[in-house]
Amino acid sequence: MLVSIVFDSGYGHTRKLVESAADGVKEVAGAEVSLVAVADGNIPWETLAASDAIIFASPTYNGSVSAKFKQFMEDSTGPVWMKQAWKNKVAAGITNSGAMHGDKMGTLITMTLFAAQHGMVWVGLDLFPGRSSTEMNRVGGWLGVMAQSDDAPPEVTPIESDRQTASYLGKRVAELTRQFKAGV
Ligand SMILES: Cc1cc2nc3c(=O)[nH]c(=O)nc-3n(C[C@H](O)[C@H](O)[C@H](O)COP(=O)(O)O)c2cc1C
Repeated sequence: MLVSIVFDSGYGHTRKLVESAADGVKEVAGAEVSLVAVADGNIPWETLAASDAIIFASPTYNGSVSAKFKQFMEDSTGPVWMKQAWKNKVAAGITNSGAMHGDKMGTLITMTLFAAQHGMVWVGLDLFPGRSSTEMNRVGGWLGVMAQSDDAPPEVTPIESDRQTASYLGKRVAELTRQFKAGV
């Protein structure tokens, strides 16, 4: 089973969440992970077509995905959308922003609509809101991972509980994808 994580991260904070999500995927027996940085330019469309699940991750810029992530979305039209090459693949989303709220919902809704247009099956976050900054899902979202970074470097922020939330989602995606593929 292959889970790809397609991401952008202008300053490295969202990348930390991507690394945590990848660790979560790898906790599931038989699950492999492929990281695709949209800023690298050459999108490996064949790898994505061969993936069983794709997790989308972008910082929240101006209340939505970053411009580079949006470019990836638009670029998928020819090689993917026209053929519905991602139909019935599992999808999920991760975002991170400077403010605690920061209009992150706009980013996750953009990703969810994108996944729906590709015929994908969206997996949200089945975690009650954390009641302190040390608990997972401290931002309290259900549609996907919502994390918050301040101006500190990526080694410091997003904080551990946000990284654990991303790891949790990665594991959940791999587990559910395995069940989905097995028809259970
Ligand atoms: C162009 C731009 C737009 C931003 N817009 C928002 C925003 O709408 N809401 C918010 O809370 N933070 C916003 N931020 C802050 C980033 O979301 C925050 O710094 C985040 O940690 C960046 O993640 P990255 O290092 O993965 O790029 C913005 C930052 C930039 C550069």
